[in-house]
Amino acid sequence: MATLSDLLDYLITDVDGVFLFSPNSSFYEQVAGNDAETRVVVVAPQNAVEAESYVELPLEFKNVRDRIRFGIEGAMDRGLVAEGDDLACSVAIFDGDPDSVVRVRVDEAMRSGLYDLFTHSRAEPGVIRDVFEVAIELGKKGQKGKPVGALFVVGDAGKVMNKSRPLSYNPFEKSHVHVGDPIVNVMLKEFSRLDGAFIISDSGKIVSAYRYLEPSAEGVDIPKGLGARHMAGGAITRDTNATAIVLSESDGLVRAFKGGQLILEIDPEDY
Ligand SMILES: Nc1ncnc2c1ncn2[C@@H]1O[C@H](COP(=O)(O)OP(=O)(O)OP(=O)(O)O)[C@@H](O)[C@H]1O
Ligand SMILES: [Mn+2]
Repeated sequence: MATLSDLLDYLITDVDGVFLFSPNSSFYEQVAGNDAETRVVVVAPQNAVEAESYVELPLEFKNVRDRIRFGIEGAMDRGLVAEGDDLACSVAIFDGDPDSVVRVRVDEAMRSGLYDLFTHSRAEPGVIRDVFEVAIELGKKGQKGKPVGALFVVGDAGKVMNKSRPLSYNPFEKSHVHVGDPIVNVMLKEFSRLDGAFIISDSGKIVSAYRYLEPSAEGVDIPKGLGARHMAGGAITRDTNATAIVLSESDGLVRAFKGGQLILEIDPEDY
């Protein structure tokens, strides 16, 4: 077994930090207690182990690359790790206890904007997460079993309203409803059968449904094969400081755009 041990040794030799993804407390205490030299960072939906260095996961990214990337970008943002650091990340690729160690070198070039998407958007972090949850749920269930598409433009609503026009009466005109409220989620699902975009303010107020976006599509680089909904969603985030969260009717994926770029792509079936 010498070669297997060598391989495992290689993964953890001389690392500058250990990242534990959703550890239980006994595991966390063993690792953090054993070696005071190496920085231990916990990445999880909640800081249940009361770790000193902690990055909050807004979603349990099923894609392990996204999960690790989010944790590292968050740690870079708080100055917990620096360019060139070697990290050992303990993660569960299958559900349950940690089953893998991934060695990663921190590199500015690996910044994908994934952490910024949730934490440094114009809209409040909870609002972005709530809209993701609506889009994921809508993607999983569809409307009466049929796939639906939807476009949510979140943050910088005044500017977004100026770059769009109504397709129909606005059912949210006189209401003061916010995303995350269970009643609102039912309404959003119902109205998603119709055309256009939902516009949501920084604080999560639903400003309008049925908006036709008219951004200038110039200089937007979105993947080939995506149509008008994704193009409009991507482009509005270049023209404004909004974030767009798009559920595709045709491939069922949820995508997020910011600064005119595709930042995240997830399959609702995984959640
Ligand atoms: N500029 C726009 N603003 C708001 N909504 C739009 C805009 N363009 C298209 N849509 C909406 O997107 C719907 C689907 O259009 P299209 O099929 O071209 O987009 P798509 O990107 O391929 O999305 P999907 O993957 O869901 O099919 C349209 O019926 C319309 O409701
Ligand atoms: Mn289409």
